[in-house]
Amino acid sequence: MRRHTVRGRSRSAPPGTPIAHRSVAFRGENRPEKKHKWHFAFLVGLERKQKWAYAFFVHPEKFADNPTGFLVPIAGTDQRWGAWSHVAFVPDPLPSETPELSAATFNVVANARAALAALDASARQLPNPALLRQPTLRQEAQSTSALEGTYAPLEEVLGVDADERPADAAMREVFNYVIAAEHAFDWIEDGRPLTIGMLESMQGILVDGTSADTRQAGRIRTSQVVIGSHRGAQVRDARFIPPPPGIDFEGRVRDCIDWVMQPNDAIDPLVRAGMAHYQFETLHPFNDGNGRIGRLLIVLQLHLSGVLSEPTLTVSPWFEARRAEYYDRLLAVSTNGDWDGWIRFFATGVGAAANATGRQLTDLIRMQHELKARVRTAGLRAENAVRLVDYALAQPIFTVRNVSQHLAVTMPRARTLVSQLVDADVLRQYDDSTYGRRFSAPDILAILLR
Ligand SMILES: Nc1ncnc2c1ncn2[C@@H]1O[C@H](COP(=O)(O)OP(=O)(O)OP(=O)(O)O)[C@@H](O)[C@H]1O
Repeated sequence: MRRHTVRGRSRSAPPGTPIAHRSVAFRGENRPEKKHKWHFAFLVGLERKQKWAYAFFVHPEKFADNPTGFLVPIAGTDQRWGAWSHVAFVPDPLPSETPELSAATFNVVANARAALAALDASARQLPNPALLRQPTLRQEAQSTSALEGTYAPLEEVLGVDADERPADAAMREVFNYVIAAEHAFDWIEDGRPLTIGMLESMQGILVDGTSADTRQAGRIRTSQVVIGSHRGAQVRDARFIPPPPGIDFEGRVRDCIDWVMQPNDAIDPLVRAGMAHYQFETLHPFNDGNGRIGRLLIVLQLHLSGVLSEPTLTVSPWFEARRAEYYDRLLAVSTNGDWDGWIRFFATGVGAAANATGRQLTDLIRMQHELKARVRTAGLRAENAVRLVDYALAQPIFTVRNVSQHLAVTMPRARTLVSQLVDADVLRQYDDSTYGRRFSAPDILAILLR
């Protein structure tokens, strides 16, 4: 989304000077002082605070009765607009109990849990569930990046050779997501906990080689960011201003990750994922990529809590289609403490995503059986012919060289296998790319692209 780092020297008031509300005790370890030395230099007088109440787009009075956080003054100097001053929202640590939710919301949560359980049951039936990880991951990469404003057609994303680094900038950014997510899945499957360091390294991978690959890449941010304002706009045009950087902020990010990792049977795992997503986005730990990492965290959390045994859930298409409401619902938790509206929206989205992913999974499995039947009908007995069908499922567009590498057969053997499957109406030539002639399984591609 259009979110920008406030350029120039930024100063923020210390955590002990909330504008209107209570302060929250700081919990969490401190990081080395040198990173933050310029953040704590400025104390703001009452006069200036009163002026803010009338002058800015983020109206402090909107947050007046909010039970989920408090406002702090921030100020700095922008190269273009000069000195600015404003208020930022600091969310309280997440509660250890379920926020007040309506019966309607609990109902939506229950339906979404049922959809997730059905998806998980289908995934568990697969002899090799990891096979479908790549196509679903690439779909998620494409739509989560589209939400961010980086667009690459899904068909091209599905066609990227995992061993090649895409030359196109948008494609590289989309593919960075695939690498970051794979890294995260491996991390969790190795039984390692989510940590700030792990999230920092994911963010570093995500922005690698993109315009956001600055000195702050792969690190919790040390500058102020604002949400909902275009590049070059004044700070007061922002819709929402996350907390200022510094030790208190880093402690809150750490608390958020600890909260995710702490077992808590008192809150439904889906509700927990929604609460953590709000907190992560509101803290906005990084200069860029918060939305993408936050949406990946949803799937990781559902995987960690055992709701999904395979992290194959594409959540972003649903959120992308409802971007304005997505942002409004997040904002409403900060302005009005509207957990109920956010959790209902979130659970509706995850439930719909689970249904859509489940339908796709069922169709892909059905097609996998059908294509294997075509292979047998064509009299192809070689084990590798069947393995090639599985490969086409995981990587729906590929070259003969890819087949040779992935099935560990010679190039001539790979060529023969591909041509046999073309004759059996399983594969078709896709195009002639710079890397050689590409093939696809059109029936699989059609399911993934619909
Ligand atoms: N009012 C708000 N309060 C908290 N979070 C918000 C608000 N509005 C938007 N967001 C979150 O901020 C994200 C954008 O942050 P950022 O630009 O750092 O992430 P990104 O991954 O680069 O982009 P995107 O999320 O658009 O893909 C949104 O996706 C949404 O999750």
